[in-house]
Amino acid sequence: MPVRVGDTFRDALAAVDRPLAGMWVCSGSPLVAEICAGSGLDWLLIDAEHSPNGLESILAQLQAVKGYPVQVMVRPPVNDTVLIKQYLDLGVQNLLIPMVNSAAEAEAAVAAVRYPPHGVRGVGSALARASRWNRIPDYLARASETISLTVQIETEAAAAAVEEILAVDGVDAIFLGPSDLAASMGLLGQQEHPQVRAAVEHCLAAAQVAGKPAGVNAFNEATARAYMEARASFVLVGADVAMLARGSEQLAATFVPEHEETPDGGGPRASY
Ligand SMILES: O=C(O)C(=O)C[C@H](O)[C@@H](O)CO
Repeated sequence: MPVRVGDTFRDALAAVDRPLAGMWVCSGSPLVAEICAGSGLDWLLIDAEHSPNGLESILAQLQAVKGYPVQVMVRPPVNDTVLIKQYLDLGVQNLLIPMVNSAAEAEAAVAAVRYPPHGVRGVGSALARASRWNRIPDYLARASETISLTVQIETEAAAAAVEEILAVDGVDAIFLGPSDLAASMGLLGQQEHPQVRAAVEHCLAAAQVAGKPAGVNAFNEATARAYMEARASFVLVGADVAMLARGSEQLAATFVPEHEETPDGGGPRASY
């Protein structure tokens, strides 16, 4: 069963004893986000790091998916205190912070999601959707209960520091990014390389020892299942834009006689 709406991603992970399967929403379209929200997948990741999303389009997508039985996480483009404040005030409850390479960077992300004295989040609840404009009783005191924080491990440096990052209080989970991890290892585009897989599995094992959930990106079904067997608690198994790209190419291949498999003359496309 898909997880219930209303809880944080942290609560959903604790409530379900199987890996959560999710997909990227990168189109920037509320309509597409709503279609994906009703798919039966457990969770969506709305991306603003590599996708055309700003505050307004993220807000529209949050509104479009509200009411569907799906967890929604959002990835800002950078680990930035001001941007994180804006995302939280929009009503983003589950954050994925990219490129967290050290315990100090993880601590900065934790501080950004907490009000003083535990952090540095600016106070704007009267103006913010997060508190439903102060219609949520005790929002300021209870905000932390409504927010989950996942940090992304996607460089060799981060993988080397994974135990310290996992030990940071307030980091609820880690998420492995094989694309950037491969790049940082000198293996650009080789997410399936044995060294990359081994680094991912090392981090999954570290998370298990730390007692915190770990997730990973894997569009290849066999890889996704292997990571699930290696105790990944949440996996992103596809993306709206990739599905549309490959699906429309398939239509062209089926119905357009002169269709070329690689119109740009390049080699086979990377799957993710
Ligand atoms: O490094 C990674 O892997 C990610 O962070 C995911 C990427 O943003 C992208 O390659 C998704 O396919």
